[in-house]
Amino acid sequence: MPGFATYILGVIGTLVIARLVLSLLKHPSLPLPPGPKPAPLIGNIHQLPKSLQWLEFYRWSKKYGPIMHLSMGGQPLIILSTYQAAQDLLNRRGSRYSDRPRMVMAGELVTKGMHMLLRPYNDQYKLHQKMEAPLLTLRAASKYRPLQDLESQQLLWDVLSEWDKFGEKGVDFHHHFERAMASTIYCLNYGYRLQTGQEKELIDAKRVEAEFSRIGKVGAYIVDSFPSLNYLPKFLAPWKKEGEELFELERQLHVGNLKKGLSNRKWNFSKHMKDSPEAARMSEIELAFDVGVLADAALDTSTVALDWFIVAWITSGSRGWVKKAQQLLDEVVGKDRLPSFEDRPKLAYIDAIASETLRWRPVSAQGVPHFTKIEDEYMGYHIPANSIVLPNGFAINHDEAVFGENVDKFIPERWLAEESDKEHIDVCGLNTSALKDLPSPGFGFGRRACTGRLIARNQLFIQMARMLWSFDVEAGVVDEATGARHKVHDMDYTEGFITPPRLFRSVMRPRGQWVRDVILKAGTTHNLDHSAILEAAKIER
Ligand code: HEM
Repeated sequence: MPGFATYILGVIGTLVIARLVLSLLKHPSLPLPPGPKPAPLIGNIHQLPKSLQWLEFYRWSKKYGPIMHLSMGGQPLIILSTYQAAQDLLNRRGSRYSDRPRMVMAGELVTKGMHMLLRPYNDQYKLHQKMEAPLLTLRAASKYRPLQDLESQQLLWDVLSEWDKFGEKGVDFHHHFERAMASTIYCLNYGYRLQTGQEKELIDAKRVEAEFSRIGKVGAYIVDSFPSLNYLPKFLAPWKKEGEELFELERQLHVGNLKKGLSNRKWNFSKHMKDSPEAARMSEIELAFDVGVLADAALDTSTVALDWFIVAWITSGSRGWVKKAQQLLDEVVGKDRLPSFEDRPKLAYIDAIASETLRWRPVSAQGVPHFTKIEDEYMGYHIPANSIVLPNGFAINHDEAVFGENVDKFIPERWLAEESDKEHIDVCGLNTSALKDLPSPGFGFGRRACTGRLIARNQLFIQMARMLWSFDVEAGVVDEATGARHKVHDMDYTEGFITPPRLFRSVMRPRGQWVRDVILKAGTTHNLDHSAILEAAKIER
C-alpha cells in the first residue's frame, strides 16, 4: 500500500518538524546531557540497536557518563546509568519524576488507562495505590508465608515427579516456578489455586503478559513515538484493531477472575479491595484491572528471577556459592525436614543469593520508564519538560560504586554484613543485621517502586532455599527431543520489557535419598484445604 505509507510518512514528517521547531524556540541556558550525535529530524532513532537496547545504552554510558540524552524524533529520552543519578532524580525528586510516559498502545488502547504500572501520577493513581497498600505491607506479607510454604512444597513435589519421569532429559523448571507463583497470587487475589499450570486463566494471563512485554518495549509501535497518529481513522491505523482485541482478552480475564474472587467464600484480595472506601469511587472494571494487574505484575517477574537463579547456578555455581549454601542448609535444617521460614534468621546467605540474582540479572534489564512534565537541572545539564526518564536496569545494577568489584560475577557475599552484636530480624524472618544495607534497584525507584516486593522477597527466599536443599542442578541445557546437552550462556537473554533467559530444560538430581524421603513424606498439597490459611491471612481494617 504505497499510498498509505506515503500518507503516514507525511504525517510523521509534519509532527517531527513541529516538535523540532518547538524545541528550537526554547533556549535553555544549560546544555542537554551528552549522548550520541542525533541526525536531523529523526534524532537517534536510527542508532537504536534492534535487540538488547539496554546493553548498548550501558556501553554508551561508559563513554557519555551517568546521564545521557537521546532524541526519539524530537521526544527527549534521558537515560540514567548509575544508582546515584537514579536516586537523586527518581527518589529524591520523586514529586517531579513519578509520572509515566504516554504509551498509546499499551496504556490507552490495550488497557484503557486502567493499568496500575502505566497510570499517570495523579489523584486517581493515589486512590488506587491507597486501596492496595494495606495488603502489601511488611506485616501483611508475613501473613502470606504459610501459603508460600504450601506452594513451594508443591514445587518440590512437581520437580521431583518430573525428574522421576524424564530423568536426564531434564525438568522444565520454568513451568514449575511459574505455576507456584501463579497459584500463590491467584489464591491471594481470588481464593483459588492453580494445580497444573495449564488452567485457562493462566494461559490467558500468560498471553496478556507476553503481549504486554512486547508492546511495552520502547519503539514497538510508531503511535507511541507520535501519539497524534492515533487521531487517524481506523482503516489508516491498523494498531487500533489489535488494541481492541487485546483489551477484550484482558477485560475478560480480569473481570471473570474478579467475579470468581467475590463469589468465593474464602477471604481474598478481591473481597478486601471491593469493601474498601476507595473502591466505592471506581467502576467494577477498574477494580478488576487493579486486582488483575497485581497478579500479572507478580507472575512474570518472580518467575524470571527464579529462572536466572538457575542460570547462575549452572554457570557459576561451581565457584562455590552453591556448595556453601547447601552446607549451611544441611547444618541449619538437617536432613529430615524441609527448610522453612522459621529457619530464615539463620539463612541470611539465601537472602543474599536472592538479592544477588535480582542484581546480576535484573528482571527488567531495560528498566521501567518514568516521566517528568517539568523541566529540571542535574549535574549542570538541562532536562527538558516532558522527558522520558529511563533508569537503565542493567547499568544501575552493575554500578561498581555501589556493588563493588566484579559486578559481572555472581557473588552473594557482596550482600553480607560484618558480624554485629545487635541482631535484627524483621517480621518476615529476614535477618537484616546480617545483610548490608545496599539498595535494590531491581524493584524500581521512588514513589513508583514495586509495591509487591515484600511478597516477592518471601517467595524467592523459600523457593531458593528449598531448591538448594533438595537438588543438584547440573550444567547443560537438555534438548527435549534428544536429551543432548548444550552449554548455558549467562547472557542468553530474550527480548522484551521483562527480560527472561532463553528457556531450557535442566537436570535436577535429588541430592540424596533423604531428599526423596522428605518430599514424598510431605506429599502433594493438591488435597489440602487452603481456606484456613486465607482466613488466617485476613487483613483487618
Ligand atoms: C522478583 C519480583 C519482582 C520484581 C523484580 C519487580 C519489579 C518491579 C519494577 C522494576 C517495577 C517498576 C518500578 C518503577 O517504575 O520504578 C514494579 C512495579 C510494580 N510491581 Fe513489581 N516486581 C516483582 C514482584 C511483584 C509482585 C509479587 C507484585 C504484586 C504482588 C508486584 C506488583 C507491582 C505493581 C502493582 C507495580 C506498579 C507500581 C506503580 O507503578 O506504581 N511486583 N515491579
